[in-house]
Amino acid sequence: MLFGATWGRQFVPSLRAAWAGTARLSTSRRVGALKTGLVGLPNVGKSSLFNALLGTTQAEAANYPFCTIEPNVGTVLLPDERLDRLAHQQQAQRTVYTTLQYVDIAGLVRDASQGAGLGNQFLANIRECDLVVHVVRVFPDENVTHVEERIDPLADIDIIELELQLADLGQIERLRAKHKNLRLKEPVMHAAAEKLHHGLNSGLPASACELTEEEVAAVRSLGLITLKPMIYAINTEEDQLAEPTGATAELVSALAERGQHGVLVSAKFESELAILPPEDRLLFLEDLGLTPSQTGLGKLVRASYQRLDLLSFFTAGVTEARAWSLQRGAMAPQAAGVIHSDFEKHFIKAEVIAWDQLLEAGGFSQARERGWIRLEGREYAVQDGDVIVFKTAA
Ligand SMILES: Nc1ncnc2c1ncn2[C@@H]1O[C@H](COP(=O)(O)OP(=O)(O)OP(=O)(O)O)[C@@H](O)[C@H]1O
Ligand SMILES: [Mg+2]
Repeated sequence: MLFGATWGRQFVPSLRAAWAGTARLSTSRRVGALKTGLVGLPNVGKSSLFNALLGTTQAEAANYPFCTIEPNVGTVLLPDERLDRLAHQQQAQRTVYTTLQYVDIAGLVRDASQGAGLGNQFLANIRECDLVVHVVRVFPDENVTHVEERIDPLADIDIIELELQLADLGQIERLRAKHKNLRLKEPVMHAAAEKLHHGLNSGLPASACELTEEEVAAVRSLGLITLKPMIYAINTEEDQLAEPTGATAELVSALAERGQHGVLVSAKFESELAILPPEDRLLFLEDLGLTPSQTGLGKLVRASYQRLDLLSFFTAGVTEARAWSLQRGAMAPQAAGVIHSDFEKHFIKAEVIAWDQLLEAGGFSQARERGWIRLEGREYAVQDGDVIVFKTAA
């Protein structure tokens, strides 16, 4: 045992791991399996990107629009070098990374809300996502059909955003039609629905409809897509990844001017790369003068994490080294609650050390001797990279 029994029950990774994975989320600060939905026009590379992220060929990716009909769902590990190093130091028997779930759906077209293409009913899969990745085609390959028969990423973005807004407007209209006396029964929801109806009808995304926090919570169950955080995945040629030029660079700056964040990916190339053995992958990248961190996938996963305003904290022992996701700004008891809801209720204290300090010290006991392990209480805001041992009452 690392710590004295007088502290009562404490987190033992091996015993708690199985529970923690299924722990129910009871506060908004808790973070379970986060879902990211891929949206975009048909044939822009959504399924290729999905395959690249998963390192599989699970989703059919081919050069014809509406290749995907049934949604593909897969789980991606968030690689974390800090965790690898902690696991090595602790000689942990296993390493458990945090995960993100990705959902790949059929392409949307202009007038999808009126039933064009495959319609927009499959957006239901995106409503339950926490983050939306909008895949935009910049790659010029003329052998790959573009449904609008031209390459114009900003115009494509406008088509998709309008369709997402119309889908949200449909949700609000259904709500208003279903609950005639919403004003009396659910005044906050009613106020939110009125603002959204007006805003979406004037061409604004739900995120620009100036909802209060309370109103956002009241309409959460509707899963409004334009209320979710969004990232653009700019699907380009592989030689544009390190230093974009031409149309790719223009799109990056146009998005930045709109205050939007774009991540460069090369979906076809990265999906081919992802299924190579790791040694070949590195050689392949070297040939192109790229490092693994310059590929789009790593950047996209990190950007997703940032956009969701998450941080990682770690638990590390002989049986398991594990990364956990937590909403930035959350306090130590809430971090304990991510592992198990009982831990939040019975939280006493947390022993905390930054991951790099623990590595520098050479282990927990050496860190303790140097006085580097801090005792933190309920008011401690957990920092990215903290290694924590929770003390909880039995
Ligand atoms: N960066 C790229 N450069 C060149 N070709 C690409 C690139 N990304 C994807 N492609 C090609 O585009 C075609 C369409 O890709 P994919 O099937 O992934 O699109 P999709 O968005 O999932 O389409 P759908 O909506 O029809 O399911 C495939 O032939 C794929 O190899
Ligand atoms: Mg597809």
